[in-house]
Amino acid sequence: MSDLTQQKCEACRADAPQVSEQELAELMRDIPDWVPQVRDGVMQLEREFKFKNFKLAWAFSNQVAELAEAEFHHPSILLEWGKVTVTWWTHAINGLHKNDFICAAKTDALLK
Ligand SMILES: C[C@H](O)[C@H](O)[C@H]1CNC2=NC(N)=NC(=O)C2=N1
Repeated sequence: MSDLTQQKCEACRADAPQVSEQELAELMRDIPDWVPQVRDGVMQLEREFKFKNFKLAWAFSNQVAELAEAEFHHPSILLEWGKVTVTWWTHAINGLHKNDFICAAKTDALLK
């Protein structure tokens, strides 16, 4: 388990820096199942989680929502039959902050 799961998100400030390319490369090592991608000019972290049915996917979505509230940092959660797509980015800076990596690692930890 990466130490990211032991960390807490900090308050999202508009003047906070986005992660650098070097930080991105280092942090991605802790969340290898996630894909960094740019959508509408905004760098995001995305991962698809597969489940046997809708009910299990729905339950996982609720766990992610609980995590988001606990960290006061919120993802996009797409709930489909047998699949949940979670996307993390920081609205305040239109890009990736350390918070997004902490939350991605904590999202993975929900499956442990
Ligand atoms: C109003 C603003 O959205 C809130 O202060 C918090 C809540 N959750 C958040 N979640 C994410 N992903 N980014 C934010 O900038 C953010 N800001």
